[in-house]
Amino acid sequence: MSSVHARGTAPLAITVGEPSGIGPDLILALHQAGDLAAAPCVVLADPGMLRQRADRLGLSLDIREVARPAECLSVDRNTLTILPLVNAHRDEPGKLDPSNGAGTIEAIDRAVAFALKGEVSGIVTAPIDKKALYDVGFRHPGHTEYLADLCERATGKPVTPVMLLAGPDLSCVPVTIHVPIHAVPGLLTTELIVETCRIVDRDLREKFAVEKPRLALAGLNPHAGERGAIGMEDETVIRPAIEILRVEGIDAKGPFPADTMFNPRARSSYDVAICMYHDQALIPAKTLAFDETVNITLGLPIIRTSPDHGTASDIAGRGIARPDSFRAAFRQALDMAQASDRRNTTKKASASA
Ligand SMILES: NC(=O)C1=CN([C@@H]2O[C@H](COP(=O)(O)OP(=O)(O)OC[C@H]3O[C@@H](n4cnc5c(N)ncnc54)[C@H](O)[C@@H]3O)[C@@H](O)[C@H]2O)C=CC1
Ligand SMILES: NCC(=O)COP(=O)(O)O
Repeated sequence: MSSVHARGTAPLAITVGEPSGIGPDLILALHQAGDLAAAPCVVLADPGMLRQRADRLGLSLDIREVARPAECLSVDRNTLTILPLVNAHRDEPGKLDPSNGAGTIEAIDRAVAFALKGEVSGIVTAPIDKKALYDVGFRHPGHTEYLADLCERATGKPVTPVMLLAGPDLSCVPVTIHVPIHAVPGLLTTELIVETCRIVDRDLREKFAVEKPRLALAGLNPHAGERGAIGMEDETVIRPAIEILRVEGIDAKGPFPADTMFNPRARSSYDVAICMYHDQALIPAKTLAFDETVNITLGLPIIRTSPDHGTASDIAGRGIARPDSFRAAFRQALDMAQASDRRNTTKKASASA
């Protein structure tokens, strides 16, 4: 095998995330294990911070700094390619520091700009600490919504981001995402459910080659409202959405009582569970496969994946964070990038035929 990567698919970008969390540990773990040698990739991070974290973890580290992602194609595949941030990061595991915020956001901004220009084929994001960023003026609930905003501003086209948690035995989508539970009923509209399901249906067909995606929609209330006796949203908001989707030819069913739709028999009847709020989706996803589930943002003009877990700052810098979900996120982004390349090649071939 050549020591450098073959030219072909553009490199993947990896953003460092919250530096006091396990993001740096996971990047180093994947590098050490040889996972990052599988494909060209560039890490947007402060190289000084990563060196200090490697020292702390007792890892030896061979780094090459580059100014553009494409330069990683001439770097030995066993060397970690870093695109240095302008804003420095401190290496203080477990300790939030407001001065780190600018670098964390810079990594995301630059990765998205590279992706929109085609300089990287996709983005794998290490987790951010949302509250730490809110405290330094970040106005977006999380990555998902911020990435949509960046893409919308750059392209001038509206973007509805959809969070898909994809695991080996369950894929699910929360329709409302990072909002307080008391706000969910007010935010849950027939239009939002329909738009979310249209994006899931389209992206599953186009990006994951699922011929006719089967969507199962959860109810909002206990027992899906017990025919209106325990809450009305299931009948007045969710059922009308299902009717619209079915008229459009989308295989949408429900609303199902959420307490019984995640058992193995029920799961075999659908491809994606459409859930009404964050924990309705993420509790079953993380309970069934915390180490394998990947967070994929659908509806964006770029590829973005992330592990299912957060910053885990309680274990940062100790060498005990499990890299499995981050590894799965990296492989997922690579699969998606390669599939996208194949689709583009086929399109070009049929256009010139
Ligand atoms: N994609 C992203 O940027 C995400 C960011 N977060 C953020 O992370 C922060 C912390 O969130 P929490 O709810 O505490 O969830 P968390 O996932 O960071 O931690 C929950 C528990 O799981 C453990 N854990 C998490 N990942 C692990 C791993 N790879 N190996 C071993 N143990 C692991 C932690 O040590 C902790 O005990 C919050 O600020 C949240 O907003 C949470 C989820 C995703
Ligand atoms: N709990 C999932 C999560 O917080 C992921 O958020 P995002 O930062 O990827 O939008």
